[in-house]
Amino acid sequence: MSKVAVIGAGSWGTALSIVLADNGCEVAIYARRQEQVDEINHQHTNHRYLPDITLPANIVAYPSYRQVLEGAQYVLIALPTAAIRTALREMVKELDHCPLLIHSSKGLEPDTYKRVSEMIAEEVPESKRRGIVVLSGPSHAEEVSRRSPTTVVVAAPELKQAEEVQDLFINQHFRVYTNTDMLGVEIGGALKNIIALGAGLSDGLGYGDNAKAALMTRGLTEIARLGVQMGAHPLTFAGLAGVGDLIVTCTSRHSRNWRCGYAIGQGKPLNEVLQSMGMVVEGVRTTKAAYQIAQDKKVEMPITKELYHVLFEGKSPRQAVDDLMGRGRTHEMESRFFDDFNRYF
Ligand SMILES: NC(=O)c1ccc[n+]([C@@H]2O[C@H](COP(=O)([O-])OP(=O)(O)OC[C@H]3O[C@@H](n4cnc5c(N)ncnc54)[C@H](O)[C@@H]3O)[C@@H](O)[C@H]2O)c1
Ligand SMILES: O=P(O)(O)OC[C@H](O)CO
Repeated sequence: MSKVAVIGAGSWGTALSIVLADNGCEVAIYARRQEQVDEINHQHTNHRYLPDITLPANIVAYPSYRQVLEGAQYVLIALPTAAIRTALREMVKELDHCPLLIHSSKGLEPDTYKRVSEMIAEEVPESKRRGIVVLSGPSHAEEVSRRSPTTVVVAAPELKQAEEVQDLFINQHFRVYTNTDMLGVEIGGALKNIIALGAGLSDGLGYGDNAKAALMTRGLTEIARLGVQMGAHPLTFAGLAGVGDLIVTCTSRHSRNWRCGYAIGQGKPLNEVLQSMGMVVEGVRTTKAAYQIAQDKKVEMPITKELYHVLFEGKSPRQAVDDLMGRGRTHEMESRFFDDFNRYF
């Protein structure tokens, strides 16, 4: 029986713990607050994050990294991206062996704009990690915890390690695919949150399905444009971590990013919205990061740019939509994309 240490007792860490527990793993989950540890261990619930869900008894919570990590063959990181580097620094002090590290967070580090796997590679010495794998795709914790059919993708530069994680998670309700394009999977997962904010904002303004379909389609184009420029495989964005996650996040009532965008579209100030959510909304910081990366790399990302102006410079959302609609004429198919496709095929 494998032991998995799960770092992060929020919605996603808990939902993935249920998948692992269903698969017979011993799951040790790290929670910072003693009352949450007690709730998980004695009531078998995590009410704040997954109301009405009963947790399997083989999920045990601990308030210390040492206890969680002891003997774990796998460490699953399910934290808000902004908390990961600090958490890794604490965790690594207590790590005395060499597990496979899996992360499932969808964002870029504030200020450095690094991917999560890059942070892990910097903070966890090679002697303390067997490899790094990302798990991503269209998957809301609320549905995974109810064992509703879900598909995800796990990616690692070494296919064998992705397959090992596929074996760990796959079951009748949770179908896992593999990919070796870790960069593309991380970029797709992080940047779809920007477009989901935009889709929520459009709905909040009262625009219709045409507007949302436009945002999703052209949003995917700009995600792929940046991703390919950074070195991703173009077809990754046609997969679960690309269009798949974009669909679920832009259309689901569960999405925190969509809900945040919706409230802003309805005229609520960003700070007020974030405070009232009580859960992480990765797309806000990721908008800033992607905007800066696009500027540095001279990649055109019009939706991201307008959203950046709305979120951080007080631009009116309606004006942002008008400016997007009034852009110069362009061809749908970019010759640059054809060049990139030719490089791969
Ligand atoms: N919720 C989902 O449906 C879902 C699905 C796929 C991916 N994700 C991604 O998973 C990541 C985590 O999201 P979530 O939904 O679980 O967030 P959440 O807000 O539900 O929970 C975050 C948890 O992290 C804990 N935490 C914060 N800082 C910490 C620190 N320094 N050390 C230890 N614990 C800390 C919080 O106490 C909380 O328990 C995000 O990147 C998100 O995009 C979420
Ligand atoms: O609720 P969101 O918007 O953070 O999205 C959660 C997942 O990333 C959906 O796949």
